[in-house]
Amino acid sequence: MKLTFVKMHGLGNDFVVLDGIRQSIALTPAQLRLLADRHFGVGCDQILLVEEARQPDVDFRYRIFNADGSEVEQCGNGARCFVRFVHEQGLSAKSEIRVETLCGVIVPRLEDDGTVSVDMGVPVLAPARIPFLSASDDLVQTLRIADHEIAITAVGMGNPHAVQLVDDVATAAVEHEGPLIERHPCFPQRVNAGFMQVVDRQAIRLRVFERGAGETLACGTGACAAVVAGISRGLLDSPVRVETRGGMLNIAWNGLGTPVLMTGPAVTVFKGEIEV
Ligand SMILES: N[C@@H](CCC[C@H](N)C(=O)O)C(=O)O
Repeated sequence: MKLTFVKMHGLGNDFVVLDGIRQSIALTPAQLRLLADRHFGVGCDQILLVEEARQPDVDFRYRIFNADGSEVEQCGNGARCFVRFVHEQGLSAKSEIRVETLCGVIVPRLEDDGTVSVDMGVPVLAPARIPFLSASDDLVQTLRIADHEIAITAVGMGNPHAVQLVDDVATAAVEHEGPLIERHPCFPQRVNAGFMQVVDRQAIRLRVFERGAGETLACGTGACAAVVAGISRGLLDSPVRVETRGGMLNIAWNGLGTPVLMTGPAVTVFKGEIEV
């Protein structure tokens, strides 16, 4: 199957974006892995597939696949790239777009300064809904990984996150602990592992070992989850500047029961064709 694609990124979290409206696309996990492969394919952290809406009150459906071929519920950096993609491809001229994802409707908005803001929905802290297998609702919980214990806050942003505090993201054990947290038995759908350094009450540094993709240069839902964890634990005040290895995101959250607002860039890199 020959596919046209656009390569995009949000703070270095990179995507192969496919127009599933003007092309008929049905990809197997093996074809998705080939697209994501940095040696044999295009190379990306996630593949984004834009499709016709299935509900009357939304503009598009947007599907997200990790580099390992698994389909996932949500992607923050991808949501910003999605809205730029539909504009640049002439699929919509609206600046605010309602888009259906696996975990519900989100609303990305192209701002006048070229950034994109996204209402990422209301975060979830109840363990069962993340899902996180735990007998208690405590905000800070202990996980045993290999030979030691870590303290995490589990947050659902449509997708699951486990956020831990570290003294310094530069020396955090991301490569070692990331895969162990990702596949910890307490997270039956696996989990994205966040490592958060608090700089001050409105600034953090963050690295995320993503489920199905490994460490990425930035993770939008990871940034939202870290800010939700930090504010809930009384460590941060909204809005929070999140410094990732790929650049800065701005995250605002007014507390329990309210949606998280994420603002950041979305960049088109190149367009191409590939046979998969
Ligand atoms: N990079 C994304 C998150 C992509 C999905 C994630 N790896 C998962 O499996 O949940 C973001 O910017 O949010």
